[in-house]
Amino acid sequence: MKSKLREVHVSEAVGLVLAHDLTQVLPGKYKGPLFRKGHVVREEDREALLSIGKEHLYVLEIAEGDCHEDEAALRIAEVVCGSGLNMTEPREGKVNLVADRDGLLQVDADRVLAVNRVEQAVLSTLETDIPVRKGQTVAATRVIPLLYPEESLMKVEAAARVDGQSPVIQILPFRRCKVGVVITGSEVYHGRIEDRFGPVVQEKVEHYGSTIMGQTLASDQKERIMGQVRDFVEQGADLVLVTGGMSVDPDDRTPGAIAALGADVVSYGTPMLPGSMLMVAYYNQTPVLGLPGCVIHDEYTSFDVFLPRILAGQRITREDIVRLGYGGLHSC
Ligand SMILES: Nc1nc2c(c(=O)[nH]1)N[C@H]1C(S)=C(S)[C@@H](COP(=O)(O)OP(=O)(O)OC[C@H]3O[C@@H](n4cnc5c(N)ncnc54)[C@H](O)[C@@H]3O)O[C@H]1N2
Ligand code: MOO
Repeated sequence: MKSKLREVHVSEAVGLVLAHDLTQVLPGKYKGPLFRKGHVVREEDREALLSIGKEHLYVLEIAEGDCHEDEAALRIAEVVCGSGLNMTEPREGKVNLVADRDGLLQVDADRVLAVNRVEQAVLSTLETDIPVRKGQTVAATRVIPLLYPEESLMKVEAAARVDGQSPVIQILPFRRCKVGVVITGSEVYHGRIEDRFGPVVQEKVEHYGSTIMGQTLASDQKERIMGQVRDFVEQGADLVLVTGGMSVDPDDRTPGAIAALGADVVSYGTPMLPGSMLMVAYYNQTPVLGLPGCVIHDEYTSFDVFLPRILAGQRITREDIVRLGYGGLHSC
């Protein structure tokens, strides 16, 4: 049997599926669907249908092997949905995935591509590794036709569900980290200018629910910078930020100091502007970031890319740095 539209009298419609939205207009009060496409007609719906002038209805007879658009959207949502997300009810054939916590969005881009390669399937997402807020819609699913072949849905499910891999979309919660801050620069140390870095990084760190455990001044002395980073790590810091002194002048000691600690330097430099002079390193497994001067000047730098990722527990790799270049020109 093929799926088809059939006209029936309301008295015979119980248990059948509405083929489209049925609109009610109450002047001055309401205009919108009284029953939605896909609604399964119940005995108690009869009076309401007659009250909007519907003695006959179009119902959909769905053949085996076809799937209504609402069900198809739900099945796609179910197969991609991981932790930290809720699914909405289908509306006009679309299901939204909504964050149920603040956190870092994780989307497997390759599997999003694979799902969308299946004919007339739609999986639309935000980009991976960005911070999202509770209540934010991060993805949506639908199919294009009203009736979607079961066979295509199975292809979607096979593309999305890969053994041993986490769900296509999930949200990693932010950890509550203790962050140590080492402020370099002789001009700040000697009180020639007021420190502007401390308040900027504090606001960013607290925005994600972490706290500043302490802040020290190191001037431009390599040994002092090294000692203060080491102290924070010994006191249990989850992250140490070293500000300024990241460029090419003789007084720029930060990269040399972090390297001299014996830290594993993932990268000195990133292909993102602003924030090209950032350093990412790990000292005894604790992330240590060297922050260039632009962090106090520009709203969004490479620091803003990596801070939420580190606070969500990701370890930053050389490949993560390299990937920043494509689409990474924000200002120059
Ligand atoms: N010849 C080159 N010049 C620059 C390069 C380069 O590659 N070659 N890179 C540029 C980029 S990109 C950036 S970003 C900055 C990086 O500067 P630094 O991280 O070395 O910053 P500083 O020299 O320490 O300071 C720059 C500026 O900011 C003021 N500053 C620093 N810390 C504080 C603080 N805690 N509170 C208030 N103000 C602070 C400092 O006094 C300087 O005015 O280099 C470019 N140049
Ligand atoms: O480290 Mo700089 O940010 O590219 O201005």
